Amino acid sequence: MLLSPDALETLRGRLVVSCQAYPGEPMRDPRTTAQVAASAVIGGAAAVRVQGLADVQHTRAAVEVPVIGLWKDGHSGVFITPTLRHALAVANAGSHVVAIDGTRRERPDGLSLAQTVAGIHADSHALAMADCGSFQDAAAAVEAGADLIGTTLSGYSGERPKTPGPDLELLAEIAAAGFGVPLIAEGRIHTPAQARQALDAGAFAVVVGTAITHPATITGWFSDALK
Ligand SMILES: CC(=O)N[C@H](C=O)[C@@H](O)[C@H](O)[C@H](O)COP(=O)(O)O
Repeated sequence: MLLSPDALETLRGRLVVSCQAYPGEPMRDPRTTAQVAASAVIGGAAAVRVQGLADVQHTRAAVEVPVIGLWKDGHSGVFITPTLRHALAVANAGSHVVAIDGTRRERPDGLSLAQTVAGIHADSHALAMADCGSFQDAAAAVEAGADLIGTTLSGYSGERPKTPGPDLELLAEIAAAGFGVPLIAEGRIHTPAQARQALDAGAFAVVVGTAITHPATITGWFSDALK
């Protein structure tokens, strides 16, 4: 195992930075992703999250911290590392943790979440992070054997409203259930104060993406404020 469950302790109470550029964007280059990730580590990121096989490979070579990898295939439905094939490719690219769709929706390969997690554990050295969209997803993901659960898909899977900021209500609800699996706050955390609130709501660690690593969006926030 590249990262033992005990080594996950290094992430407790810490910031994880998601470094992603989207298809067609100027920064959509694995070398750029790796440079952004290395910059985030200088700023205090305890781990990084990157999308795409080449991005995982380049980032692994550029940082010493754990890499959470994923492979987005498509834009709707189950698109975050949707199948076991995608997951094993992400693991083999060097990810310490593979982030997969952790919802209760049907997966394109027909496997259950439990079968997908078991497949990751059987055929790779990676841990599995389930990107969930609701409390029910989180409970099912724990049951399925996920090593970490995230609120990544809250507001995107149809079960929860898309709150302007983080879904603190969902975080608190999952934290209160005491599932015994690290709970990662992810999604629409746009300020340091919100990151703090996410930890206070019971998150084990906090993932911030857009607000740190997506200049086009950040620029839009400032530009809009001047209109
Ligand atoms: C829903 C979805 O596709 N989420 C993706 C998952 O990897 C990314 O696009 C997000 O940037 C990431 O989750 C971090 O969230 P935020 O960028 O809001 O801090």
